Amino acid sequence: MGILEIKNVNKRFGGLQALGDVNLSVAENTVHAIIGPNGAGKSTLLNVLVGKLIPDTGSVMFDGQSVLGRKPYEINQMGISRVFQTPEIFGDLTVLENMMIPIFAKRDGAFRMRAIGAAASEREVIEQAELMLESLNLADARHDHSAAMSRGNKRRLEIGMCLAQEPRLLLLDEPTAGMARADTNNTIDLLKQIKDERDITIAIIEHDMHVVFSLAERITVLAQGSPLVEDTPDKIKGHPKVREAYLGESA
Ligand SMILES: Nc1ncnc2c1ncn2[C@@H]1O[C@H](COP(=O)(O)OP(=O)(O)OP(=O)(O)O)[C@@H](O)[C@H]1O
Repeated sequence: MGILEIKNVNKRFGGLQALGDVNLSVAENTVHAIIGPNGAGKSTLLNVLVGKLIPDTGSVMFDGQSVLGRKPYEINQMGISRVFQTPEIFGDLTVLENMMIPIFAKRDGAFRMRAIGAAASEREVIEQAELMLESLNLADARHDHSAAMSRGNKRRLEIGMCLAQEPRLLLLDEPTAGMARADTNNTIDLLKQIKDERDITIAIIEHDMHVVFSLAERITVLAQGSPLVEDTPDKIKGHPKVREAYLGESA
């Protein structure tokens, strides 16, 4: 039984079947990649997992509890945290202030933008945020405006902001999209470090096969809304059905 169990999930948009009978089990403390050509249904599936979309049929269980019908913040409180394709940080705030937001939210059970102004007195929160920035190698940038950071560092900060919520399942939506190779490799190293340092399950949607094969222990290939194959990276690499789905090669 995986920490995440997706059973018979279907989702239609009008006449289009975006997800068709998706069955997927993600084992605890593994990195599971979901890959597939454009339009395969990857983002739709992720949106179902975080409560942004409700499937027409099927079930999604996280650690034995249904996520369906819950609001995104409730799913977040269950221990699922998502990193978006475009970094979701507050450009007007410093790196440290950004990092304090999820720590406040975790402590107070609410997102309180105004709390930032009173943050000087919140020694404990600042200390936690600084520790997190150190582990992310962002300590030197803590007083910089986050808008000025490189794309790689923005992503690093955003991943850290998710981790501050202490999720058990981290969902990554193309975490290296638009990055230069050096930033991509730094992000791979960061995710490996995170995986080594904590009990966490990672589900990643990614187009860059270098990232997928560097990180994933299991890979599910989605094509036209349904899982085509699920296997280890070695088996997936030369799989004729996968080549066919991506390249239109005949099997
Ligand atoms: N809100 C929506 N309304 C109508 N159709 C949608 C909606 N969201 C997605 N679709 C369609 O559902 C299908 C699956 O889209 P989805 O974005 O999940 O694919 P994807 O695998 O994430 O693709 P990509 O790799 O390009 O991001 C596509 O045909 C898309 O056009």
